[in-house]
Amino acid sequence: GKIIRDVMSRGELGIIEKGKNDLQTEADRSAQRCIMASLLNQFPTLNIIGEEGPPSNCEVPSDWVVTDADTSVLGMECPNEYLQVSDEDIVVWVDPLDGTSEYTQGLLEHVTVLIGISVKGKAVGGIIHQPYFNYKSNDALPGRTMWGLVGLGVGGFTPVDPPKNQLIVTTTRSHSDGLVQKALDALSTNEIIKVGGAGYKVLLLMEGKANAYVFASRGCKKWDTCAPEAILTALGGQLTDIRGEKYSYDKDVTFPNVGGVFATAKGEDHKFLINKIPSDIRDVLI
Ligand SMILES: Nc1ncnc2c1ncn2[C@@H]1O[C@H](COP(=O)(O)O)[C@@H](OP(=O)(O)O)[C@H]1O
Ligand SMILES: [Mg+2]
Ligand SMILES: [Mg+2]
Ligand SMILES: [Mg+2]
Repeated sequence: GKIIRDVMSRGELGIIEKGKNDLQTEADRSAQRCIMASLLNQFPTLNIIGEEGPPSNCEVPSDWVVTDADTSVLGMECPNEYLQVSDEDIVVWVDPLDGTSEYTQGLLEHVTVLIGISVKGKAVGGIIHQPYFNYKSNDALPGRTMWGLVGLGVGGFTPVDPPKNQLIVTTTRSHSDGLVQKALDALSTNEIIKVGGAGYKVLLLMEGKANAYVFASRGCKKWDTCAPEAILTALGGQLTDIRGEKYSYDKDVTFPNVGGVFATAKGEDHKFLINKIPSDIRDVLI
């Protein structure tokens, strides 16, 4: 988070266009090198897949290598289902900066860092760091880190139930198209909140701001959804494609979430909401 704030305050973003409407900045590159180097330093054989490519250059300044750990989390009891997990069963999905488009436009609250952990293809552990949380207030350090482990719970924030008797849906603000809009129209929403980043949208679901996150597009990748899915699931919500099928996060999967993203907050009827999406929309995203 500090690396991301430092790149912004230096003002040289070093923007590279990876594809249509798909930017990478020095903050994306540096944050990924920091995370990869730190994880590989402690776990040299770990399977890690990062948005900005394989860990080719892990030469990083020594103060970028994180070696400390959150002792309050480590002090908790590991759920039984993870006691026998072997290294080969684990894949870590890294999105060093989610919401790059919003970052370059100064919508800094939308930016998150996502580290997702899958075990045998299931998204079970997630960390969402929000580097600019509270950055406008003078009396607090900016940034917060939230985590979730399915079977254990969540931490780093106070969950709030979603709005009652309304349908507030969050979706993309920078990657919309006709199909994305058609799916939203089919839901007859009370309100649509357009914000950047898969991480930030799932935070809206967990902090009582929205009931569902709907994105009828192939644009999101496994690193966008692994960490958010895990935290949301640990809290009792769900994240699937727009047909209700779960994604696999094992190391051989293809990166794009070709079936779109459909996530609901704790207590929502996921299947009921999915069934409002007409089959002609669902059939495009296969
Ligand atoms: N059409 C598209 N092309 C490239 N990336 C897309 C995309 N649609 C969504 N994404 C990626 O999915 C994430 C969430 O998108 P959105 O903010 O539009 O909801 C972003 O991650 P990154 O910012 O990490 O690249 C974004 O780049
Ligand atoms: Mg990107
Ligand atoms: Mg992303
Ligand atoms: Mg990213």
